Amino acid sequence: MDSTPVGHGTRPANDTAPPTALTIAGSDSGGSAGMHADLRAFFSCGVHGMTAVTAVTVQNTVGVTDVVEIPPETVAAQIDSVASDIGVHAAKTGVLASAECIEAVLRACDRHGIGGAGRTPLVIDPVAASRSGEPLLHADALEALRTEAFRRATLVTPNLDEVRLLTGIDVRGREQLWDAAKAIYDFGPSYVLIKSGHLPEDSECVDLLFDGHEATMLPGPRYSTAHTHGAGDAFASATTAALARGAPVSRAVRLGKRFVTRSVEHAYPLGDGVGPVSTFWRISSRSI
Ligand SMILES: Nc1ncnc2c1ncn2[C@@H]1O[C@H](COP(=O)(O)OP(=O)(O)OP(=O)(O)O)[C@@H](O)[C@H]1O
Ligand SMILES: Cc1ncc(COP(=O)(O)O)c(N)n1
Repeated sequence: MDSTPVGHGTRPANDTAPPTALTIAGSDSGGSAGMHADLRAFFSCGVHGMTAVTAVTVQNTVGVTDVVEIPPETVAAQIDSVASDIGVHAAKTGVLASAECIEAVLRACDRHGIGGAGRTPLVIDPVAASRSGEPLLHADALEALRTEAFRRATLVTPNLDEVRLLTGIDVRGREQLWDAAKAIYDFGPSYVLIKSGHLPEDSECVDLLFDGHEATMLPGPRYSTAHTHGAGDAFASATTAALARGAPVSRAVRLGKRFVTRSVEHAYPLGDGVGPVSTFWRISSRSI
């Protein structure tokens, strides 16, 4: 492990302690997306997962019927609590709900050296809505993401709907991914990863990574499945786990892409709606 945790985690680590990753995200009562998916992905990638819950969603495979926001000071207190005691090797955000929540999260991250050049890696997955279309972010929070949050991010991972909301660019084909990446990069993150799951006419799922100079295509098969709930979370959290283990960003993103591709391959039906990707494909065939 080459990255150094902050807070008390800078103590020499016990040899048996795994790297740690923090997800700052919403819960999903259906267990498919949000911090539930993140924790499973962290676990599958051999990383100790920690949480700062931003919102409790009442959610199943059909949709989201309620969102209860956690007070911003409680979100910040969760970050302070784990960062000061355990230490954080890498962090990721999911649902950030409101501009107030974003401000509180960024202040807490600043206190613990999370995000920004040369500090603990911070992955921002700018979740704006659920897969079934219910909003998970207030409109004024988009501006806080663009102007305050992204410039502290090691990596920002929007899907194509989030690209449209954040930049106005309506990506209709692979050739526009670069324009989208450049527009997001202009908000200040170190790297941008544009996810292409929402290009259903494309026979493959080719995502694009941009570091400000070079654009790298990340090819992958497109599986014919309706069950992709939590795919975006799986990608960002597996990438965060790889960063926590000390991988450089481009390698971490490749590992994240491999992880999510296998997770979609092993997706399963559940309930009456959209089932989850399998964030435990690595271990599900083993018995206790
Ligand atoms: N049918 C599929 N087959 C293989 N990979 C897929 C498929 N759908 C999405 N992916 C991959 O999953 C990752 C998440 O992509 P997507 O664009 O769906 O993000 P998202 O909208 O944030 O996810 P979600 O499906 O959770 O809403 C990307 O790497 C994408 O290429
Ligand atoms: C708590 C929470 N976080 C994130 C998502 C997005 O995931 P998806 O796009 O698969 O619905 C979600 N539905 N719920």
